[in-house]
Amino acid sequence: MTDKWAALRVHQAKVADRAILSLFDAPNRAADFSIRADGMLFDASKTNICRETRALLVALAESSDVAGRRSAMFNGEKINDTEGRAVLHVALRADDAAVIKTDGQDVMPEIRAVRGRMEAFAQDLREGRFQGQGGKITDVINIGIGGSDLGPAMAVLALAPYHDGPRMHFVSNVDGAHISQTLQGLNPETTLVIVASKTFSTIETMTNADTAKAWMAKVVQDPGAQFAAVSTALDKTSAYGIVPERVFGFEDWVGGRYSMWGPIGLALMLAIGPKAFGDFLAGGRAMDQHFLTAPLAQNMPVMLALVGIWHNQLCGYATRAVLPYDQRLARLPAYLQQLEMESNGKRVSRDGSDLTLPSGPVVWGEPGTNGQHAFYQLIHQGTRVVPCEFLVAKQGHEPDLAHQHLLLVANCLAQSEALMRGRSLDEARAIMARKGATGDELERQARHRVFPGNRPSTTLAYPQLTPFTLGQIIALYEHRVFVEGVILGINSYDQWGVELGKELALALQPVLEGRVGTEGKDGSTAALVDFLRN
Ligand SMILES: O=P(O)(O)OC[C@H]1O[C@](O)(CO)[C@@H](O)[C@@H]1O
Repeated sequence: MTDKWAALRVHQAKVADRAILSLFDAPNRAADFSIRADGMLFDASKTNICRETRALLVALAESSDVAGRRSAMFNGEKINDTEGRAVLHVALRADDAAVIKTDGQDVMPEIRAVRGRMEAFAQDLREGRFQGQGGKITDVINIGIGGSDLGPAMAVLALAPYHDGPRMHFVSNVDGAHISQTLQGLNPETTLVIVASKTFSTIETMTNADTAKAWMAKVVQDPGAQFAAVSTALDKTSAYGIVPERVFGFEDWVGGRYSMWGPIGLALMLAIGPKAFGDFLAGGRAMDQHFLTAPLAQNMPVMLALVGIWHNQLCGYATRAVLPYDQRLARLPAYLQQLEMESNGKRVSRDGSDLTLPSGPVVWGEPGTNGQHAFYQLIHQGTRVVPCEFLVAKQGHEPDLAHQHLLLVANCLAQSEALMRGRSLDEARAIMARKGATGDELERQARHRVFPGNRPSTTLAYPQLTPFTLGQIIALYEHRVFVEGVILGINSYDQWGVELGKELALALQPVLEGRVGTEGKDGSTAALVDFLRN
């Protein structure tokens, strides 16, 4: 524990009970605690962070060498040191003139070449020059999981108004229900299957790919001709029978959950076209520039991370709700769950020693206003504090339904206001009195209507959910994870925690098939095998 953490602990204990609302007595607090970047506004003023808190948090970031680690990442150093890899997803969205080296080699020519091939393929498919056995491709199925699914699936939904390509479908779960449900109603003769897997060995993806191939082979003479692959394992894609023209490779310095900017984004490019995909990259690039150049206290990803550290590691709030008031961001919480929890859900620091602080928070959420009618009860009146992160657009994509958008925005602002302001017992009593309640009954009823308030939230407001804006938002969250990881001393770019379950699942397959007994299994697992074995 460094002196910076110690100073923050002392400060936190001192200010723990103060009212967030009282902080607005300071002049211009809303402006002081807001950051603008390329049309977006991040408002952190509804948190229990004052100027002193911010200065202490920024000092923590400085002493953790956020700036130095940031340069190391952008300069292609192998900051993923348990896998001996650079972390260069930023190169996938870098501008055309960029030179970015790792191991002394400029990675940009290859990135540009693969993107050029993706664009040519996307145009051929969208304009009907690339065809299936039955003619123009009408449907595309992206088969992948985790980072090879969540990013493109989230983005295709988010950018539906820009969608002018074939219908898109995403299959991830090894549960046969997912692929069989998806294949129903599709015509194999006009369907393209993208097998998206960085390693090209993930069991869920390869099993679903086999199922899709068998489905297509019933009707299509050369099913391989309607398959494309996205992977780092080019030997495996060719062994699978996918011709090199339709294989889009990338390097191992792109982490799965950071990969949607490159070939893993093929599904998105097919849906919205290369031009709009380019706008998405430009949004990410704009956020990179902001992240690289803005002073730490005015740096959106840095402050988003510091607010998170304040809430999780210092105030002890173990979870964070992500609440997009934007229905098309419905999959953003799921996407962020992988991005944040697979990156910063670690128990040891980079040097292998035990983490002395809690790791990154549990991230969860749903779009507003739906969540309001489900779990907001707990957020407002539960005994645990859940910091909330609201996202909202100034403008929707439905000009004739502007009144609905206004209602959406009103709800979003009302929630953060209610969380901060709360409702006192006296206010609740007055409400009950107006309703005619008296005596003990008034008192009893009033207590149920108290909102403790003083619950923190941040709001990210943007002009409209365009490809550019989505790029900004995703890059913002990526860098937030990076900063949080640096400050906690975590390697955010490996994911060893997913391995044990995968190994045990492999070993359980023959047990469930009855080829191997349950010896050595614990009593619970053995009993469940007995019950579930066919
Ligand atoms: O793209 P692949 O190699 O199929 O991996 C899919 C996902 O599986 C994971 O390795 C975790 O199981 C993720 O990190 C990754 O995004």
